[in-house]
This record gives sequence, structure tokens and C-alpha cells, in this order.
Amino acid sequence: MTDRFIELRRQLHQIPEPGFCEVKTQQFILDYLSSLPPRLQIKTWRTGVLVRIPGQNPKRCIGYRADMDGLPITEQTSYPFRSKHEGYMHACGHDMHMAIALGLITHFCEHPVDDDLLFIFQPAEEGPGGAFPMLKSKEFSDWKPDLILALHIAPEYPVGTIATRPGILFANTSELFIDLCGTSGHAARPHLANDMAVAAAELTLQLQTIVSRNLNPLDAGVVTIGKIEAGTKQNIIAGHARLEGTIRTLSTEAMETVKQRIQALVRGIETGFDCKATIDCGANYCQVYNHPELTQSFLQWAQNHTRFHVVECSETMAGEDFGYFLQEIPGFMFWLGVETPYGLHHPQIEPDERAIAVAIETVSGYLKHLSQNDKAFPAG
Ligand SMILES: CC(=O)N[C@@H](CCC[C@H](N)C(=O)O)C(=O)O
Repeated sequence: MTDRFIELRRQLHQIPEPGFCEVKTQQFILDYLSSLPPRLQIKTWRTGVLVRIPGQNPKRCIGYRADMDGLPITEQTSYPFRSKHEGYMHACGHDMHMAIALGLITHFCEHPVDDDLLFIFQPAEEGPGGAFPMLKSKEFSDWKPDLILALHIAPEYPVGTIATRPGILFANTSELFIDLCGTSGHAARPHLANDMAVAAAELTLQLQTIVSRNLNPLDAGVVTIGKIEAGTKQNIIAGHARLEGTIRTLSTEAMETVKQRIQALVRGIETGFDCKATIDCGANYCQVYNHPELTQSFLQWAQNHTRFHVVECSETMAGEDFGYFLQEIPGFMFWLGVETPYGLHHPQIEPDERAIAVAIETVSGYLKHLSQNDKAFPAG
């Protein structure tokens, strides 16, 4: 049974696509679903897919979400089933997440529960963010679940480990794009140009003072510049530079502080370097805030009813747009151990596929438990 979903994961691994371009991925999911019993109800939303399994005696609907997009990374794994899409890779486990969801759908087709189940294949988690527009869509609203769950692979935990925590699990995020416009010129005549490579270098270092000097150390934050581009040739002074990065904070107040300080530092660069700058904060994700009582009861259930190692973990500064679902629907997200020396977003990451069986066993057991226990649902 599990080999089947490992195989599906390997096939999905070969066709990573960027956010809202998951056309082949969507077709792959639809093709697989068409091999299952016709009692499934299926809808598409942009490149996403919604799958409803009607319950036998439904009082509620329980949702389970898997994300679908790949990353712009050139794969360097040892896999014989490497990405066929040059420059793109499933380096954040979304291929695993989708294979697990397909495994769960297959399981519940064969073993239906009382409540309706909704499986959500959501595009564009890595950006610009598919969760929020999907949540607001008519397709989703008509089938809005009463409770929602999701998981994310965790390279740092061994297979057979499940980890989560009540409250904040993932941070608030904001993308960051800064363009600096000066004047290019001959490399030998700097006094007649206005060098944006130097301005970009200065700004990159200044941005690193925000977390260390402006944020309360007890209110964590991160400012990372992941990409800097400037100039056209080694002997031409760069008239333009672009910095691309991301901001992460645990509180919304800290996010405001960081953004205000970025504004101030960029204005300082404009004055100091006599240039023009623009700041674009791109896509923002709210924090993933796990429903406290529900998460606590899941941890207890998993400890008592699974064979797996259950850990209460700390928060991460990574982001996840699943947080938008949790703003409107009680639920939680948890980590699934896939032990590998390479972290998320690394070109060599090779998650241990045995975790697919761990996830299917755990989530199918928990969804069945939820469906059989009115008290397991949060009040109201
Ligand atoms: C789990 C994970 O790695 N998520 C991404 C989410 C991206 C958020 C957004 N595009 C940004 O860069 O701010 C992450 O990088 O944490």
C-alpha cells in the first residue's frame, strides 16, 4: 500500500512547478483521483484541487491541506527520479505532502468515516501565497470545513517523530524587494557616477542592525537578504541595484517595527548616496497559530494511540500561509520527521520516504478519532 504512495511522490517529484503554475501537478492529481471510486466530489480552484469525501452520517466537515508548488532551485540530489523541470525542484517536501494526501484520500475511500472529509491541494505556498485567495474563493467557502489540519516535513527529526506546539508554530513573514537607482558610468571615473553596488552593500549591512539593535531580544525577528543584483559588467559602475529578502517575526508589532526601520535606513541611503529607492513588501503571511486546546489534545491522542515519538517543539521562524486558514477555522499544523542532513530549500534534500506511511497512519487514525468524538471538536 505505502509503496504506491512512495511511487506517486517520486512521480510528483519530477514535475515541480512554481506557484499558480501547477498545471501538470493538478492534472496528475485529477488523473489519480479518477482511478478512485466515483463517490468523491471534486472541484478545482485555479491550479488547486478540492476533494470531498461524503461521510456516512455527517455532522461536520474535517479539512486536511497539502501544498503543491516547487521552488526555483536546481536539484543536486542522487535520485534517479530527479526533477524534469530544469531549475525547479520540490525542495520543501510538497511532493511528500501531496502523496500523503492522496494516500489519505485512498484510505478514506475504502474506510469512510461519519463526517465529511475535505482534502485541499493548495497552490503557491512558497509565494505569492495561495491560502488566502483560496480561503476567500466561492469554491472553498461552499465547502468550508469546521476544523482543519496540515503537516510539514521536518528534516531535523527522525522518521517516526511527530512534533508540534499549541499557539505560534510558524512566524509572520513579509517578502522584501528594494530597488536602488543611481547613475552608471566608467569604472575609472567614479566621481562622475553614483555607484549602487556600494549603496547595496552598505544597506545590506545596515539592515542587519535592525534585529540586533531595534527589536526587543525577547521578541524574535529575522531580516535576510537572499539575493543582490547590481550592474552589468566588471568595468562599468552599477547604476542600479536590487536587494531581495524576507522578514520574519513572532509578533505583528515586531513586523511593524522592522518595516519602519527598513524605511528609515533606506531613506538614509537615498540621502547618503544621492539616489532614489523603492521598497516593495511583496507577499505577507500571517503566523501559524495552532488552536491551543485542540493541539494539546492531538499531542495527547498521538502519545496514547500511535507507535510514534511525539514531541512538543518550539516555534520556527519559517513561514507558512496555512496560517490564513487557521485565522478562520480551528486547527493546527504539525511537523513530520523525515531525517536528512540537508534542510528545507536545500538542493540536496532527500526526505526519508518511510515518513509517508507514518503520516498516513497518524492522520487517518486522528481523523477517525475526531469523527467519532463530538468532544474532540472545539466548542462554538
Ligand atoms: C516552510 C517554508 O519554507 N516556507 C517558506 C514560506 C515563504 C514565505 C515568503 N515567500 C517569504 O519569503 O517571505 C519560507 O521561506 O519560510
